Order: sequence, then C-alpha cells, then structure tokens
Amino acid sequence: MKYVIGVDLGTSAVKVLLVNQDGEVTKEVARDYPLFQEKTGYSEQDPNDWVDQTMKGLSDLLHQFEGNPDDIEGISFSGQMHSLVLLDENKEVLRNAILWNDTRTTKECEEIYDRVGKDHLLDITKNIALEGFTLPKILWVKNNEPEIFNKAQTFMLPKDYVRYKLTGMLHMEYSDAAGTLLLNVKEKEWSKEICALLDINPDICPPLVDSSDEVGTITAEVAEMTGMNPFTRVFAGGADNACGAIGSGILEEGKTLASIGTSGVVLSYEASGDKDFQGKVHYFNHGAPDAFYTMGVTLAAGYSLSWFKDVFAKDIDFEELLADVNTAPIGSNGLLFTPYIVGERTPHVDANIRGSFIGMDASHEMKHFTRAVLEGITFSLNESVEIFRENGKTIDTVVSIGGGAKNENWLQMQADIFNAKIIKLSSEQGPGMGAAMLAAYGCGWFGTLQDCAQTFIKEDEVYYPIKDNVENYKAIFKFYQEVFPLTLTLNKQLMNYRN
Ligand SMILES: Nc1ncnc2c1ncn2[C@@H]1O[C@H](COP(=O)(O)OP(=O)(O)O)[C@@H](O)[C@H]1O
Ligand SMILES: O=C(CO)[C@@H](O)[C@H](O)COP(=O)(O)O
Repeated sequence: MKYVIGVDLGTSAVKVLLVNQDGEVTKEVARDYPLFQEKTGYSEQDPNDWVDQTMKGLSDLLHQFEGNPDDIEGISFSGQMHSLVLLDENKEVLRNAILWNDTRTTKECEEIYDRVGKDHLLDITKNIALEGFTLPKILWVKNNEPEIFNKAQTFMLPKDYVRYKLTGMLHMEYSDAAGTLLLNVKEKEWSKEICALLDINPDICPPLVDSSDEVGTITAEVAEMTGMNPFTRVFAGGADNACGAIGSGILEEGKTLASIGTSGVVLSYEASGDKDFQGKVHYFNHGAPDAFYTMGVTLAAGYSLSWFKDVFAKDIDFEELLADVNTAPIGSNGLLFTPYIVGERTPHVDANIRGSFIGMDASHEMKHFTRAVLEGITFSLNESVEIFRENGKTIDTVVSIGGGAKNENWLQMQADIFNAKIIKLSSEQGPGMGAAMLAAYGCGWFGTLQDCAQTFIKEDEVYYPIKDNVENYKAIFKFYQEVFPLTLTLNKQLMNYRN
C-alpha cells in the first residue's frame, strides 16, 4: 500500500495526516503552538514554532507508522492564510509572523485605498483592503519598523515558509498568493502596478507555482530528523480554505462548505474569475486547476469557543463543556452572543467592534452561555450564507468541517440555522485531507482531483433541518443582526479603554 502525507498548518495547531491509496486516514498527529497577543488587535506566532512542531509531528507520525517509509510517496501542505513572514537575505525570519486575525492595520488599508483606489484594487485583486490580508501587514512593517522592512528580501505565507524549510526551495502558490492583495487573481501574476503605487520592491514577491506542482524533495537533514525517505516528493499545496474545499469535494458549481476552525468560513465554488461580488465576500484562486472560490469569514468562530473555555472553563475539555448544551433551549433562554472578540470581517468589515452577551438573566447557567456562544458563531456564519443566497446561489446542502464539526449538536444547529442539509465527512480534517489529495493527484494516483475525491471523500452523517427549529432560529437571527448596529458606537467609545 502507498501513502501520502497532508500537513495542515492551522492557527491552533499543525495536524499531520497519513492517508493511504484508498483515502483512509491511517494516522493522525496534532501539535499545537502559542499565539502571542501583546496588545488588543495584535496576533502573532513564531514561524520557527510552526517548523519545529511540523518536524516533531512528522517524526511522531513516522514512529507510529509500522510500514516502510519508502511507501510514503508524497507530501503536501495546507496553511492558515494571509499571515506575513518576512525573510532577510539569508532567508532568516526577521520578526514574528503577523497573523490573519491581527487587525492593527486599519491605517494601512486606508493608505492602500488612497494610493491604489478602491475600484482599481477590486479590479486587480478581486478583493477589498481588509486588515487581515498580507499587503496591509507589509505596509505596517514598512511604516512602523523600517529597520526590519529594509532588511526584507522576500515575504512568505505560513505553509510556504514551512515547505521552504523542508525542501530548501522557495515558492508561493496561487491560492495563498490570492490572499495577499498583491496578486492579479484573474491573470495569476503579481501586480507590479500595486507594488509600484505603494513603493514596494516587487522582488520581495516569491516565484509562483500551482497547488499540485512538484517543487522538490525533502532535504537529507529533514529525512534524517523525521525518518522520512529523502526522495519523498513535495507538492506545493494550498491555502487552508482552498484545501478545505478540495478535501470536502467543493470542486464544482453549486457546492458549499462551512468550516469552523479558529476562523469560520462559508465557501462556494466559482468556475470563473470574472464575477462581481463588489468585495462583499472574498474571491480567491482555488487549489483546483483554473478554478476560483468565494467565501465569507467570521474572524473568531472556534476561537470564540476556545476563548470562552479558556476564561470560564479552563479545566474541562470541549466534550465536557458541550455535553449539556442540548438541555438548554433554542435561543439559550433569551441569551445572545456576538462573536466579535477580535473584530469582524463578513458582513461587517470592522476591526473595532467587539463581542457581547445580551440578555443575561439570573437564571442563566453555564450551559446557556455555552449554547449562546455556539449559536452566535453559527448566526455569524449564516450572515455569509445569506449573502450567497441574495446573490442567487442555492444553498441547500453544506459540507461541514473543522474542529466545530466534531460535535453533533453543533452540526444539527448548523442545519437548523442555515436551513440546509449538513454533511459530516468521515474526517473533519478537510484542509489536511485536501493537502493529501494534492499530493495523491501530484503523484499521479488519479487523473483529476475529482477522481481523487470519488475515492478519498467519504460521507459519515447527514443532519437535516428541523422545521420548528428553523422557524425559531429565523426569528432569533433577526435579533442577533440588531446587536451589531446597536453596539457600534458603544464599542468605539470603549476602544479608549482597551490596551
Ligand atoms: N470536540 C469539539 N467540539 C466542538 N468544537 C471543538 C471541539 N474541539 C475543538 N473544537 C473547536 O475547533 C477549533 C479548532 O479547530 P481546527 O479546525 O483545529 O482549527 P485551526 O485549523 O484553526 O487550527 C477550536 O478553536 C474549538 O473551538
Ligand atoms: O483568514 C482566513 C481566511 O481568509 C482564515 O480562514 C485563515 O486562513 C485561518 O484559518 P483557520 O486557522 O481558522 O483554519
């Protein structure tokens, strides 16, 4: 039996999957790393933590593997998007990575609009300037840390940096490059024009490759450290959401994905790169050849739940925390939560808004708060579902992946709030599976990614919307939507008291 490895470099952890030719995940290892939040709005990680933990994860996997390492033919990567890694002339990391959920760059977004023009930016990149994208982060370093910026020879994204450390070969692939705001998404080339308008040397942009391109083999040193065969073929991989889409079979029009990881995403396949969503949703290159996808993003989806657990229930695990949520009624007995704890992206582009619990009552217990958090996260994702429906998309079936798909009550809640059939796959590790599929396709096991999907993707459970619940949630969703405008001014004023 032959195998491939899919590495998913998430925000909370790196997950390493060993997948056989039948698409079965035969081993799975996860290793986490810290997130640094020095100030409100800041979010950083050390790129070397990603590399160390990936190497350890691969080594753990190889130790547990009872077969012959020579049978592991290929490896590929999925990674958190947008996060900026800057390298010097010796390809050493210059500072911590500034992550996708770091929102310190509001001024830089304004600078981009001033110098490039909003419509022109949208024409070239298909996207608006959001604090989370990479270009505003590059400008932030240029404006605030010129001594570091002047030393920068190249910029990278997380999984591209890890792949570089494993192979010695430096590339970026299109699905992640699309999230930088420096790529001409339709033409698939770096925008020299945007670089010129913002006084950025275009040479910092790395060479571009396709997701399934073979970029080399692992180095002898990495082989030695992990137990892998030095001839293991390495394929570029994709942005975590592009890989999540591949790993969930979102490979043709009409298919929708909901991912609840640290962020939350509702994603839809697009065959062409010339539709106009006016920047209401993100519009990026897919990891599948010549395809695209659109998506809405909740900045703190799983992160709202893990924040809640860390602050109020540190000593129990997620299973215990969620064990009795179903004994609390729909609407959490009149308690609403908005998951804006690090600001929001879709549908409210607002780095300063913050979350709320509305309607706290003396009768509320832990289970009501926990349920309200799950409901608030899912309502936020439903705002993206609504945008897609308003733009004419039919959303009747949604594949649900990510850590949030581990809980069956939450899956039923998604069915009831989205008013759509929810499919849970046999592995909730969509991005890691997508990365493994890119390696399997790259190794020539299948003629197309679609063929690979037929073998690799297996449905586990289906959750159907329950009519009464759907009606109840429709009414509560309207109240949820009122919280943003009602708390806007208050949150602006409170900003002065955040450190
Ligand atoms: N058993 C569980 N039930 C429900 N949600 C969970 C469970 N375990 C983890 N999660 C949620 O999943 C999130 C992590 O999902 P994951 O897809 O691994 O994220 P990432 O790819 O960003 O690292 C956590 O923040 C948490 O909210
Ligand atoms: O910023 C985005 C997408 O635009 C996020 O979806 C990141 O890609 C991080 O993903 P997770 O760690 O939540 O998987």
